[in-house]
Amino acid sequence: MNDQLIIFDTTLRDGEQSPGASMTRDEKVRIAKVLERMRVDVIEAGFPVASPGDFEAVKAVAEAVTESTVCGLARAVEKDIDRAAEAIKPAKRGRIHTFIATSPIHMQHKLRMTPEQVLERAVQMVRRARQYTDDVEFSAEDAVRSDIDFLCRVFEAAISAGARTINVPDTVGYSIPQVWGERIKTLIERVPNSDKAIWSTHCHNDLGLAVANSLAAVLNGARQVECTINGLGERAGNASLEEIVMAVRTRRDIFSCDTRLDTTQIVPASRLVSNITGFPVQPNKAIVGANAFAHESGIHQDGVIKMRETYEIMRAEDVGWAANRMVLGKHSGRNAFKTRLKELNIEFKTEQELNAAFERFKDLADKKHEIFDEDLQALVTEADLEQENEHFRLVSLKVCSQTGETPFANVTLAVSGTEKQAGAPGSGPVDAAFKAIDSVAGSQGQLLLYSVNNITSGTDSQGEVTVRLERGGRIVNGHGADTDIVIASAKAYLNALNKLIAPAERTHPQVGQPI
Ligand SMILES: CC(=O)SCCNC(=O)CCNC(=O)[C@H](O)C(C)(C)COP(=O)(O)OP(=O)(O)OC[C@H]1O[C@@H](n2cnc3c(N)ncnc32)[C@H](O)[C@@H]1OP(=O)(O)O
Ligand SMILES: CC(C)C(=O)C(=O)O
Ligand SMILES: [Mg+2]
Repeated sequence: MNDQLIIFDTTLRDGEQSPGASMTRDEKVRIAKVLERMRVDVIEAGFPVASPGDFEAVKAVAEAVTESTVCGLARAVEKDIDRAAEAIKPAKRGRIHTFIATSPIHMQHKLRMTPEQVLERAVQMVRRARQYTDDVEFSAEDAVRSDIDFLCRVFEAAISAGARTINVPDTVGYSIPQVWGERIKTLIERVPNSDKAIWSTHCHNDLGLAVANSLAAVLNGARQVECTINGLGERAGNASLEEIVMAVRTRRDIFSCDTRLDTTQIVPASRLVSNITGFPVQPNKAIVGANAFAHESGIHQDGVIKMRETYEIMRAEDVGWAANRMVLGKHSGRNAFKTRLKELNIEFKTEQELNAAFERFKDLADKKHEIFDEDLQALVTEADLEQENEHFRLVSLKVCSQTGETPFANVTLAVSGTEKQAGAPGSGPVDAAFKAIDSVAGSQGQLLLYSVNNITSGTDSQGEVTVRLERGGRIVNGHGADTDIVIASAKAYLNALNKLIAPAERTHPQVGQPI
């Protein structure tokens, strides 16, 4: 039987370190539930000492998830370990992940510690973490630029102190596959008690090699891979979960291990992370990009019609793309709607929520011929957004835009239930709509990002808009979808404004302040 490859997902921690990708507690719980359904082994839910908001988020994930291990990150610092322990306490299976840098440049210039001090601190903090849980992971940050002899000493000491997982990170994405594989092999061979721990790898994508390096590590004995949905993460991102999992599964002839994952959850997870963070998935992204299983050229189409395997090494439905993607329209009934949602693993808590979603589906089907899975996902995200504390709600929007004329928008908003109206000109229809909203809401938020993506192809597609606003150091993302992109933009803007005025539960991981 093949070894198990443990999948450690860090979308909610390292993924969140991606500038602009910070998530609220509830968003983290929603993603964690999908990861759990996917049978991800370990979910790193955050960095509890970073802020009260992140502490609460890790705790909420620990309460909500029962099947996966829930992990909190901690520096090799007592208060970090204690805080992480407190946050993961409700978890059925909880892990503390503590780390300290071992490279000369990090030890000398960042930590201002000698190698002996670093080694001693690592041991002390692994021991401290073990007082709270048997499941302790230790990482040597910047292992890629660390001296191999020193690294061996630190890892041996960490295992003796009780670390069950030893993680070897390429923190700065500097390695290349052959070298990274060799490094893992050398460490496993040279660390005397290496058989007492699971060896793990954590690769960044600065040279676009995070997945290749992770796979090289697996081929050389690593049995845990740290990765994120859509490759989200610090700078150029982390190794992408979907690519690693599908590479190992598709090339069983090469890898002597496999994961426990239900890969059909991959596409729903990818869409959810993209929706929540506002980071679109590029169409040609492996596995989860819109074109990943699309064939345009005649010779390929001919081959696929004759025998799918001529041009497809994986089945689209195995990663969560629907086999038949064009089923619903305005003549579809509640049963078909419900069945398709079930296939997409979208659940409603109450019959009332389902009915509301069905109504929105019918409204959309009136505007758009075919309703694709992506439309359904957006529809459900919209419902979630509506459930969030809505101080401002869009009642109506009228925009006049004509060649040679200045666009003008009239908006009616319900502000805590009371309707208010305003009109404003703008440089374009979206600008006019935002200005009209501003004159009712008086937002004073600064627009950091505005992006529109079509959810599916065709001019009748829904536009999905992400708006990022900043006010007083607080950054929020708003989302909206509609077949009319000006209305989608207004919805996204209002969603961001509602979040700006909500209590500060969102955290900025890099400054550790509630924002
Ligand atoms: C490679 C990675 O991804 S590491 C994780 C990166 N993620 C984050 O940093 C997000 C969360 N971070 C935060 O919220 C904050 O940085 C906090 C709460 C952890 C610390 O905040 P502050 O106390 O204000 O410290 P600040 O961020 O300015 O500097 C980091 C301090 O931690 C020290 N430090 C960094 N890593 C470690 C470590 N692994 N173990 C022990 N100390 C460490 C630094 O040397 C520095 O110490 P100094 O203040 O004595 O010089
Ligand atoms: C905390 C560690 C594992 C990390 O994220 C890195 O080194 O990149
Ligand atoms: Mg990292």
